[in-house]
Amino acid sequence: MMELGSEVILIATKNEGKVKEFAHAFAKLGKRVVSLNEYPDFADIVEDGDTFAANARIKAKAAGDAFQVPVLADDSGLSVAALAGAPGVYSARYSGEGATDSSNNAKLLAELNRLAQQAAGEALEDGTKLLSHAQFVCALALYDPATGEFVEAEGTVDGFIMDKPRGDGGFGYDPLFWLPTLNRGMAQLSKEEKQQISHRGNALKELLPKLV
Ligand SMILES: O=c1nc[nH]c2c1ncn2[C@H]1C[C@H](O)[C@@H](COP(=O)(O)OP(=O)(O)OP(=O)(O)O)O1
Ligand SMILES: [Mg+2]
Repeated sequence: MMELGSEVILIATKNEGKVKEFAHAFAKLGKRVVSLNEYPDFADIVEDGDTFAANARIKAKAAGDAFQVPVLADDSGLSVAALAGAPGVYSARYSGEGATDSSNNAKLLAELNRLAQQAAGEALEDGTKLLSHAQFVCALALYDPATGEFVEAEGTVDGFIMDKPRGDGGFGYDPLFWLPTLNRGMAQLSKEEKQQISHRGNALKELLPKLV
């Protein structure tokens, strides 16, 4: 058990999409989140772990040791079946140096199209094709520099990659991610709906009961 006494929780991320989702989740617990974007002088953390969990621990420890407060970190990504699990832990830098959400999405479609998966793809009602099964994964690590202790959790959500984007919510690969059980794309969900079913929401559901 780890205590989250403070009303402010530091999240070791520079991703504003994640910040918005954590702000929404923690507001329900009466807590405000602060991210590394509020500390521009804090150097970028090298994410060289082999797993999502390892990278989440690296980010939480780097910020926790520097700021001497408990820190939450999120390492997440997309694992595409037809690409043997890629981009996985490389999701953020999938399209190389200076990668953006849109260059990563373009690369994802190019890779899948290159595999000519669309020939076998199932079509949605408007002709949108489902190119591959995929899974979002989110590893969370909360680190307390006072004790050196980590509390960890992981969540996933299954879906399919569409050949065209749908919706303008969320961030990252959300516009290409189809949820067959909801019959909607991830970017078509509200923040609350995404939290109910997402990899990050599922990881938080596992993490929060471990805290006092
Ligand atoms: O809910 C999501 N919806 C869509 N895409 C997502 C999601 N969750 C992660 N992703 C993608 C974005 C990025 O390409 C990579 C995360 O990489 P990851 O290193 O964990 O985050 P990041 O570099 O954007 O920010 P930071 O390391 O500062 O937390 O997976
Ligand atoms: Mg990152």
